Amino acid sequence: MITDSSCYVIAEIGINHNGALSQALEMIRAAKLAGCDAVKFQKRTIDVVYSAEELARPRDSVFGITNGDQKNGLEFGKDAFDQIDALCRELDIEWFASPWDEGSTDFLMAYDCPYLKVASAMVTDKAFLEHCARTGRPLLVSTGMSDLGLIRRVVKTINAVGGTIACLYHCTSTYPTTDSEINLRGIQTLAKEFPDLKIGFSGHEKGLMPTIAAVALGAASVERHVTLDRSDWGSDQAASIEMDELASLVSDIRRLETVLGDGNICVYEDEKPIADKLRRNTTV
Ligand SMILES: C=C(OP(=O)(O)O)C(=O)O
Repeated sequence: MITDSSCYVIAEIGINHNGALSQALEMIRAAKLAGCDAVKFQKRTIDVVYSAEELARPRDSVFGITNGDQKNGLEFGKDAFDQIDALCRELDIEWFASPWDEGSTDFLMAYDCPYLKVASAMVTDKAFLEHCARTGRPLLVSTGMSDLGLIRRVVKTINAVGGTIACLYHCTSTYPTTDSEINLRGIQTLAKEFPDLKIGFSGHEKGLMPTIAAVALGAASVERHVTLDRSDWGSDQAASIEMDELASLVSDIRRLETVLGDGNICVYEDEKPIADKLRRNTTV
């Protein structure tokens, strides 16, 4: 769960399993080994989320010859999510997903997950936001492609129907995000604007440093897309980190949490013999 004491690290598997459950299960095991708090997936009802026209568009993939063949091929159903749920329980790692339509929200509510994630793409859909909020499940809400006015309206919409926002994520929805558009100080802006909410960072940049810096700036949770192999096919692979990088990220975040300390200025016991040795006079 997201707490005040330690950054909640989410490995966003998303659709980087490329439709293969065995790959998804391997990614969960790797995320657990890396020390993540949670793994995350996406859930769509394909013919609700995409128009018939979009689905009919030609697109060659391992699943067939249309865009719809690929979208359907990437989607996991109940059997797959049952196995994901069972493995996460066995490994003791939390899991949840971002629904992209109301039916997918209801589908996910059959599982005892700690959160529903609201993707940046979904925050302008009032009926969807209200549907998610009314489930009573705490929401993790991402804010890519949004200005402060929109974010205020999103928070208000969720609050108005009694929803709970467990974390609001600063985010830029480009893949990969260029450094000049990451704008980590947005985390502080959101913290000032919403003092009662925990603020996180959902990153799509290359490398690890910005995400670690986000924690230094107060992110209570971070989310990164992960992959077994960045050169694999798929739209999210290029903006993802591989599992050894994920392990480094978690380890650096845990070190950072120690390094940040509590802010009290004091003389450490380990410094005292050094002071005795180095200070000629103690007259001040
Ligand atoms: C796209 C998603 O998230 P974000 O907007 O944080 O990238 C998601 O959670 O599915």
